[in-house]
Amino acid sequence: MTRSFGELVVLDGISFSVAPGQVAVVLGPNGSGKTTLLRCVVGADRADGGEVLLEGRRLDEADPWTRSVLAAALDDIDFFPDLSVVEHLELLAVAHGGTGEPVEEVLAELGLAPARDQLPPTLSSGQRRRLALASCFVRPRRLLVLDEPEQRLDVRGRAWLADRLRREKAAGTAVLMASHDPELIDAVADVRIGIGG
Ligand SMILES: Nc1ncnc2c1ncn2[C@@H]1O[C@H](COP(=O)(O)OP(=O)(O)OP(=O)(O)O)[C@@H](O)[C@H]1O
Repeated sequence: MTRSFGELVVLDGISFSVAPGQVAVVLGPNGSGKTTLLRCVVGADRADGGEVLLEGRRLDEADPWTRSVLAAALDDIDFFPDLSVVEHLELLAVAHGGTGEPVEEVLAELGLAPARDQLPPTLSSGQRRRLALASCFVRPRRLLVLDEPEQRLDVRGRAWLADRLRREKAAGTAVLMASHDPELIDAVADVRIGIGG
């Protein structure tokens, strides 16, 4: 995969694969292209060259099949300002035929139950991060893409995250994530993809 912004070559022919039940971690210093890579994988940005295949089939955001196999949390600014926490999760769950995990269970696991009726702009930054992660779990997924999921999680939240990623692996989900957290990486990484630097 390649991606340049004008003269700046950010991704220069990077290629890798992730097997079901594996966690692949993209590693690199600030500005090395981790987010760009993840954005190209999920179709939020368009690579200049290359393709992303899941089980031999090309991922394409416009394809309903892609939406039924791919769940991603890249940032947490992409919420409807006038839908509450629980309404966000219910909307996603319904849109995916209820084939993800039950909304109430995800709310409880992510510690969002007390904030269920709040609108996104009123959430703390950690709660917004948790909502972005929760949005993945109410969806069906065979590939989970996360950009620095440890960001803004407290100590208990980080311990939970490592455990949750182990469960994703056990369920056979392939996980592709960027992280700057050595403890989390040591706990879950099967494949390390180094870029930049
Ligand atoms: N839309 C854009 N237009 C121009 N340059 C961009 C754009 N998006 C990213 N870049 C540049 O591409 C490079 C890689 O950015 P990216 O966000 O992918 O890095 P990163 O590895 O995720 O960094 P961090 O660890 O800080 O999150 C940076 O130099 C950034 O300034």
